Amino acid sequence: EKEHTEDFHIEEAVDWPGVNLKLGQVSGLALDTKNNLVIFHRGDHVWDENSFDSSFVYQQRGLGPIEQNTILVIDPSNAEVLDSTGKNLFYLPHGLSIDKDGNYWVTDVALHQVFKLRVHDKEPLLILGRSLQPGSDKNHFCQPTDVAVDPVTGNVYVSDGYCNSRIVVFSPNGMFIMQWGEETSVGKAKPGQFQIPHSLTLIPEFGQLCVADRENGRIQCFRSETGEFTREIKHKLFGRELFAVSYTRGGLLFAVNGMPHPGDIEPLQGFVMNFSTGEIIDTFVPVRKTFEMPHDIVAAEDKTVYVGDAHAKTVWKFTATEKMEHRSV
Ligand SMILES: O=C(N[C@@H](O)C(=O)O)c1ccccc1
Repeated sequence: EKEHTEDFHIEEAVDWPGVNLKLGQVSGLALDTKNNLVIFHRGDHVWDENSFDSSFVYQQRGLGPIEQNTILVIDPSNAEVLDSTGKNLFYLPHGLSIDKDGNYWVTDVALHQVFKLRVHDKEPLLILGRSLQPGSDKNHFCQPTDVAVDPVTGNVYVSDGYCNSRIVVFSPNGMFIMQWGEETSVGKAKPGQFQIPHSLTLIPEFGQLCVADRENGRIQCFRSETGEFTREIKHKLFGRELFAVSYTRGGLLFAVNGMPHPGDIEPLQGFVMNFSTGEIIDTFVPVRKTFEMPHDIVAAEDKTVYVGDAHAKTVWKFTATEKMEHRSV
């Protein structure tokens, strides 16, 4: 008899006008409680070789904070800007996530801080880290890259950062709970070692947290309650760098890799993986424009995927096309 196997392919939604939004360097993406796309971008600021000194102190304070609204709420169907906020607050936006109550959580690598914001509130609800002061104790981060809030415990997970190699956990009101992780030693990267923990995603159904271990070109997953290492997901197809990872209810893990070095064969692309097996189900690239530095990725339950690019200053939308594959058995 005929057996129907349903599979899907992720393709760019080429009719989505969001690819023409006028943006700065796009650093973070999230979906809000109404599945609107939220973009965190750098307006007229850029992160380049002159942005920090050798002690990771931000060098461009004189520019003042970004005057444009750095947080845009976008209609998922027609890419209309439904709301915008976040001006005069940030210097170098990086990570963005939205908790189950609709609060925005962001990191700024110049300020070395994590912020909890309600849209249009003047003052942040919570700030972690000391402004412009890099460090690695309980009160300091060093270029923190991402933040996520556990929907059950309310605990706050911070991936810290370009110049630290750890995950730090805080209570809902910002009390230090624990941290784990260490620098990658020379030779093969061991479990629990990082080289730029660059993006993180919670998998509440499995009580896990997965981290894009960027320069080790891999994803590492941990038990979110204890920090115990559970698994590494690494594929040759990733190449040298894995920039971002995002889990969506239903068991799919999405990721984007980094630019191939001269002579490398693994192209820049997006990946869809089965979370349980870690296997790659599909890969995807845009039709319009090309990936330059895909920096964050976020996916909805219906397999709508967005990728934000820090160099192309663009956000692409991708959707899944179901394909019925008929096989005789
Ligand atoms: O990786 C870098 N930046 C991106 O991740 C980003 O823009 O977030 C970077 C590294 C060295 C110098 C300048 C930029």
